[in-house]
Amino acid sequence: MIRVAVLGAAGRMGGTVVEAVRAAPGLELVAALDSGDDLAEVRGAGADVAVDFTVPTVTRGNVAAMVDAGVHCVVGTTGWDEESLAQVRERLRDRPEVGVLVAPNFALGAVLAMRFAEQAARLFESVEVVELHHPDKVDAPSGTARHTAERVAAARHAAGLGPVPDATSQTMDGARGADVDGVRVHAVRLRGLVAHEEILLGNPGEQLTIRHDSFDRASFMPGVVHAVRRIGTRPGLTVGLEHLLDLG
Ligand SMILES: NC(=O)C1=CN([C@@H]2O[C@H](COP(=O)(O)OP(=O)(O)OC[C@H]3O[C@@H](n4cnc5c(N)ncnc54)[C@H](O)[C@@H]3O)[C@@H](O)[C@H]2O)C=CC1
Ligand SMILES: O=C(O)C1=N[C@H](C(=O)O)C[C@H](O)C1
Repeated sequence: MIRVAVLGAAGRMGGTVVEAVRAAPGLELVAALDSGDDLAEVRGAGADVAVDFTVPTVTRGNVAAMVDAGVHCVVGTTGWDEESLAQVRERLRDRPEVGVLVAPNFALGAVLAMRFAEQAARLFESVEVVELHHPDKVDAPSGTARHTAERVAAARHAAGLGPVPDATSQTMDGARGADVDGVRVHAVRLRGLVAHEEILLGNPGEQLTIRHDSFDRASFMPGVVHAVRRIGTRPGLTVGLEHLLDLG
């Protein structure tokens, strides 16, 4: 039995994870924490794995505390960058047995969409990313869109491609969206949406659109449960659910 603690348990995702863990064979929910709760309860409850769906401003501290306590982490909260990931790697040096997964998106289709975009990127002159979410989301661009743009940019660089063509001068700040490693990322916030992403790739006479839709937070749960089951056998820091999916 894998004993699971959920951090952010009163939130949209945390509450969904609590129900998913309760329903998952071989998993036992031993702690459900939210703002103001003592992280020591995680270790006190004997948790093997902590699942963090909190907020960008606290997730780093949560992961640090879990690593120090020898608790594996499955982290969905966004706001991670190379510096904060490097801090986790450094902290894990004293806890080499602990596994930490930071995944911008646990929806299997989203993971595939990012992989497809990375594969297609070197074959197109232009690429831009549009992410679309519910208006209660606290951050923009989404972690998924940022991760997608970073991987697309890396693939373009590896293929020797130069900057995407763009002769536009912005007459208003933000008109061309955020610039993530030379890839433009646009964020839409709309009541009625959950989580959606489009990657637009363009060449003369054609456009390829790769789109993923999460219509319900249930879409993230198979990936979260899979990661909880696997993280105990994957010490160190892993970034991206794809590394636990044997995609080849
Ligand atoms: N990786 C993925 O597949 C997904 C990631 N996310 C990300 O997960 C995060 C949470 O998203 P939502 O659940 O929609 O947000 P939310 O705002 O509904 O939930 C966040 C919860 O964290 C709690 N919290 C704040 N500080 C805390 C602390 N110090 N300790 C414990 N709990 C604390 C809040 O009280 C709240 O209940 C966001 O960063 C979002 O971008 C969301 C969906 C999927
Ligand atoms: O806040 C959300 O809802 C989501 N956040 C994650 C992100 O920022 O990429 C994952 C998904 O898009 C839903």
